Amino acid sequence: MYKAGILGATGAVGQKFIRLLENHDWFKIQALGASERSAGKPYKEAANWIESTPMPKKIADLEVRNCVSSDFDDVDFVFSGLDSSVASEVERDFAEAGIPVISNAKNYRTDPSVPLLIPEVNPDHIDLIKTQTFTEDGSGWIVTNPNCVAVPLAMSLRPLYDNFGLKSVIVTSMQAISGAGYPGVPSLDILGNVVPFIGGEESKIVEEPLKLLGKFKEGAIEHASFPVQATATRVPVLNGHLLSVTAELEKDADEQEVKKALKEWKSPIANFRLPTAPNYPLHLYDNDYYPQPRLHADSESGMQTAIGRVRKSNVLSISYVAMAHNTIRGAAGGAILNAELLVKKNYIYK
Ligand SMILES: NC(=O)C1=CN([C@@H]2O[C@H](COP(=O)(O)OP(=O)(O)OC[C@H]3O[C@@H](n4cnc5c(N)ncnc54)[C@H](OP(=O)(O)O)[C@@H]3O)[C@@H](O)[C@H]2O)C=CC1
Ligand SMILES: N[C@@H](CC(=O)OP(=O)(O)O)C(=O)O
Repeated sequence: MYKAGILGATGAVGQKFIRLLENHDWFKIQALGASERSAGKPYKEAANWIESTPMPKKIADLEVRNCVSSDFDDVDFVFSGLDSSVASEVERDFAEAGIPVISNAKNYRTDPSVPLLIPEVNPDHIDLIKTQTFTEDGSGWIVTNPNCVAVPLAMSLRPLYDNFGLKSVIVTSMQAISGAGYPGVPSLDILGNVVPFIGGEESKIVEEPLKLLGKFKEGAIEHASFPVQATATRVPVLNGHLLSVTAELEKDADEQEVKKALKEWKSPIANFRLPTAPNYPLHLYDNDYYPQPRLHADSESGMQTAIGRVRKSNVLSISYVAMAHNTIRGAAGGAILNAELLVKKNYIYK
C-alpha cells in the first residue's frame, strides 16, 4: 500500500477524500493535516463530519497534524484539499521537501510547469512534471485537478474537439451548494432561489478547458485557442453541477454525428485498470429529461460525466447539457484517479 497524507483533512473536500480512501486498494491514509486550530486534536474532535456515512473508526482517533512538510516524513505523497488562501505556500513547502502533492486547490492550475489533469482527457500532460524544479532530483512535484465545472465541460468537449474542432463555447453552470464547502451559502440566500453569480468562478471555467484540451509539445502545453463565455450560477441542489453548453464547431456536423462522436469516444486509460476509473466516463442519455443531479450524480460512484439533450442549436452548431458530481468527479475522486494514474506511470513510489 502507498501511504497517503491528506492536507485540509477537516474540510468538505478533505472529508470526501477520507470516505473515498477508506477501503482503497492501493492507498492507505497515513496522516491528516489541517490548520493550527485543529492540529494536536484527535480527528473526531477537529472535524465537523458532514459525510452521510459514519466517520471511519481508524481515522477518528488519528491526531491532526500541522500542514508542514517536516511533520509528514512518513508519507509517500499527499492529497491537498487546502483552502486556497494557504495552498500556495503549503503545497510548495511539501514539493520542495520531496513530497509529491496532488491538489484540488486552484493555486497552481495555471502554472505552465504544473499538469492540470483529467486522466481521460489529457493523460499525456503528466510528463510536464519533468519540467518542475521544486527539487533537484525531481522527487517533489505538484499535479492539480480542475475546477468542478471545467471537469464535465472538458470531458464532454474532448470528443467534439477531436472530431470536429471548436470555434467557440458558451456555458451556463447550475452549481450545487456542496461546491461552496461548509457552512457555505446561507440558507436564506439559496432556498427557493437561484444566485446568478459565483465569485471567481467564471474565469476558471473560461481558462481551464483550454489548458486541458491543449497539446503537450516540446516540454510545454500549447493551449487550445477558442473563446469560452461562462455564466456561473448557484442553485438549491445538494450535489452535481449541471451545465448548459452551446458550441460552434469548426467542421459541419449534425445532431446524429455529434451523438455518434460522444457514444463512440474511447477513454485513453480504459485498459489501465485504475481502481477509481469509471467503466463509462461519458454517458449519453437519449431521454430528454435526463441527466438530473439528484438521479444521476452518483452514477459510476460519482465518477461519470452525464450528457443529454444533444440538439442542433439555432444560433451556433450544437447544444447539450452535461452534469457531474462536483465533490467526487470534480474534486476528491478526480484527485484520487490522478494519483492512480501517477502510480501507473511510476511517478509515485513507496
Ligand atoms: N467543495 C468543492 O466542491 C470543491 C472545493 N475545491 C477546493 O478544495 C479546497 C477545499 O475546499 P473545501 O473543502 O470546500 O473547504 P473547507 O473550508 O471546507 O476546508 C478547508 C480546509 O483547509 C484547512 N485550512 C484552512 N486554513 C488553513 C491553514 N492556515 N493551514 C492549514 N490548513 C488550513 C481547514 O482546516 P481547519 O478545519 O483546521 O480550519 C480545512 O481542512 C479549496 O481550495 C476549494 O477551492 C475544489 C473543487 C471542489
Ligand atoms: N467554486 C466551486 C468549488 C471550488 O472550490 O472550485 P475551485 O476548485 O475551482 O476553487 C463551486 O462553488 O462549486
